[in-house]
Amino acid sequence: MSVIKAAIVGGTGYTGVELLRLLSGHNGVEVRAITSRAESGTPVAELFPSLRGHYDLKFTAPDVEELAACDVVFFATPHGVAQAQVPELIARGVRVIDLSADFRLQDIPTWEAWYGQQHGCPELAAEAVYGLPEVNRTQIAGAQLIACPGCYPTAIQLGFLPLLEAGLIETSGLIANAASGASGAGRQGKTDLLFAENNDSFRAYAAGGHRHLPEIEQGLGRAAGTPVALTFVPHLLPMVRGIHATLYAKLKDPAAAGATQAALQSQFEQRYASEPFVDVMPAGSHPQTRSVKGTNVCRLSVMRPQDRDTVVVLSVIDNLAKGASAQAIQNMNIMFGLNENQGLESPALLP
Ligand SMILES: NC(=O)C1=CN([C@@H]2O[C@H](COP(=O)(O)OP(=O)(O)OC[C@H]3O[C@@H](n4cnc5c(N)ncnc54)[C@H](OP(=O)(O)O)[C@@H]3O)[C@@H](O)[C@H]2O)C=CC1
Ligand SMILES: CC(=O)N[C@@H](CCC(=O)OP(=O)(O)O)C(=O)O
Repeated sequence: MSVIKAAIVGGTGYTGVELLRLLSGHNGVEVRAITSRAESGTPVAELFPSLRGHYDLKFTAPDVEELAACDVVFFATPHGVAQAQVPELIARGVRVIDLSADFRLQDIPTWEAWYGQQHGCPELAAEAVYGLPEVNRTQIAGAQLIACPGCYPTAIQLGFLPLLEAGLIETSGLIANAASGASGAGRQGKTDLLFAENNDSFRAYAAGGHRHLPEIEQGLGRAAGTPVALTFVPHLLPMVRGIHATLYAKLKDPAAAGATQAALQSQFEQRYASEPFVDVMPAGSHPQTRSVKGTNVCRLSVMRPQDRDTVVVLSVIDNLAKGASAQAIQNMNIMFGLNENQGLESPALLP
């Protein structure tokens, strides 16, 4: 197949520049346009010296003709932006991968309640495919519009899926304690993300309700075949990248043969045996965020402490990679019939 022509809307943000970094190592794609309203005219390599020698492009203001001339457009923009621009691109046959939350929720009143604005194109939200390849690979292959999952939703859904699909746990009383690096909040200045406010400290936020809750419950409900109830508490970690989710669920039948530690381990290993980017670690492991830094990998570990009735799952991803830009590229590879791993094979940076 010929080289895919790609554009990125929102190229100065963290997920936009992560797309550029990853696509610089993908020989099936040429980035033709990268937009920023604030930096229009600035060479990409001037704003991001790490990309010197990789891109000759300049940022441009978003222009529908320039975007429509591409095969695929990534939206790495705040919510509300894609839904205004995507309908025309879709009508012109362009494939769109949206990293924002605009098309993730099927229930539009729920989206409007959590995002505090009217949805611009509910009809496209109904058509969009939720871009979690471990669940929707076949639909992704035939999709024109992908709603890339959020970062917390990716880590949390991948951790709970094997248990819910196998009917091993109660569907109410699920708990997710998750912590993210500060890049999860984007690149725009915010006082509570200043080094002096955030470093050497740890705190929860949005414990009373975070907008990722309905997205996670939507995905888990589909896996369980029935609505689920989750308590989700996000935390802010004084580091740049990474999400660590600690998940808790009650076993339906602690005495069942499928509920032993060995059976749970085997359940996870079988569920993800053919998944290139989900790594089930040996029993007793404690996955670290740095083991996935810059990669599309989710590392998981499952345990049943003291053989009591609670299952604990540990799940780590890089919020900018499997939680956003690398997963977006995984979706693109599937949509265009490429090797799913293309451009995504480098291991994490250590230390
Ligand atoms: N950071 C993360 O870990 C994750 C983020 N996401 C989602 O991905 C999206 C991007 O996030 P992130 O990269 O962190 O965001 P940033 O705030 O870092 O960057 C946003 C980008 O969008 C551009 N932009 C803002 N408003 C508009 C507009 N109205 N029209 C066109 N471009 C616009 C900005 O450039 P300019 O203003 O110059 O045009 C900038 O390049 C968000 O929806 C976020 O929720 C999803 C998963 C993880
Ligand atoms: C640390 C931090 O602030 N994280 C962000 C997660 C952002 C994100 O994932 O964006 P989406 O809403 O597009 O999924 C937050 O909690 O709002």
